Amino acid sequence: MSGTFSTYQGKLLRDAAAGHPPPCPCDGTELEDAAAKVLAPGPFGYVAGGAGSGDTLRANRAAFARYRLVPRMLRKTQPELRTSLLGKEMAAPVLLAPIGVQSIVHPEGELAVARAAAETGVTMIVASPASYSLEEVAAANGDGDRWYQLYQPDDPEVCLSILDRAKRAGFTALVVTVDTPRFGWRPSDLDQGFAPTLRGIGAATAFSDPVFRARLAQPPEQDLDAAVRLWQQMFTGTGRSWDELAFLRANWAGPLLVKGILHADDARAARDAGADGVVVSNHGGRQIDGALAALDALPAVAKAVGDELAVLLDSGVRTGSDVLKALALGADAVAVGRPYLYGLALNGQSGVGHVIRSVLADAEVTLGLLGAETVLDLGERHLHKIGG
Ligand SMILES: Cc1cc2nc3c(=O)[nH]c(=O)nc-3n(C[C@H](O)[C@H](O)[C@H](O)COP(=O)(O)O)c2cc1C
Ligand SMILES: O=C(O)C(=O)c1ccccc1
Repeated sequence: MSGTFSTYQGKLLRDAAAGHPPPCPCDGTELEDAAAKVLAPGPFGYVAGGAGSGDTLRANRAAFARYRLVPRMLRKTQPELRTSLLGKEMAAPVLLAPIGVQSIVHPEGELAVARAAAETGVTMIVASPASYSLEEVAAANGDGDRWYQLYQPDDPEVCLSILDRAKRAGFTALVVTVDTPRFGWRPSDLDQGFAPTLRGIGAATAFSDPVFRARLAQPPEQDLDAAVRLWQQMFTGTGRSWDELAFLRANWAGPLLVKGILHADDARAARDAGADGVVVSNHGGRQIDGALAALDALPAVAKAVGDELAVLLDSGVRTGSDVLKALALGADAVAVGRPYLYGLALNGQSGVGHVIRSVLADAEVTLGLLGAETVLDLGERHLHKIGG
């Protein structure tokens, strides 16, 4: 059994035996503790923290633990992660979830992540509030496949300008996030007074936008506070409705996905608004304390729209087995968030590359051990639900 990604297992073993341990842990669930040792409390709390008491953060992991994988033996497998998503071939059904303000954990931030994504062949979803402009991240990503995540600005001209820039910079899909019209109640940030956005971190794309700049009395370089205020006003706000998606649908020709769906009816609303896919997600437990686990929301969404839309899942994916469990429950692909950011914090581009390769190798090895050939073979028959 030596598929595309599982060769990394052999390399790690040979390297470690020769005295070269991996750049960061191979167990995706250990990365957080390792990152806690290198990050200052403010940035660490910002990344690792959840909303409120952390209930949903824990629920995301607990949901994966409630499903056990059921393997079948002696099936002559050649496991293959390759799949197609939204009409395009993909090396694996695993993407990098959009994470903003990455320079708070490493000076190269999104640039290092973009290089690691290109080098490993996974699709990166670049966040609206990236620390570098979308063009800078695109240049670092080169020939890689990249999607753009949008917090939809309420100024249509600014929105059009950003969509145009994203298209010209080679972003192939648009992911509009609907679960963060404002930040959730995040005790770690509140206790520590940690708010990178107030310092303009994450505003690189807006601040380099000619239409946005034209709205300011003074450029951001001269009056940062006023620029940050306008940026926040424009890109967030709870007064949004499903109607606003029509504008994006009319002005973005490529695939459009809606991120932050936890209810089958919202998945249907996304479909009716012309979306091509949804991301089932509770934003990694950062928005609503007590919201249901993303994995527990997945089956109903997959049942409602799975035949018509691409269904992705994020929130709590840490290991290869987690990837396979989500696929068995009806996801077409998953996105991984914090783990790659911890890799970035621990070891820059090579840390990110290690985290990606580890998840993919683990998923490929485990797929074969389950007795499945491809990710399309996975289904409920591979799952045993504890207590259900
Ligand atoms: C530090 C941090 C910043 C994030 N920023 C964004 C963002 O700008 N846009 C967005 O759609 N999601 C953002 N997310 C949410 C992720 O895309 C994703 O939903 C979540 O991290 C997945 O859960 P996981 O971290 O458990 O894998 C952020 C998450 C973290 C941890
Ligand atoms: O922190 C987040 O989860 C997030 O989505 C975000 C939103 C705006 C700016 C930076 C991060």
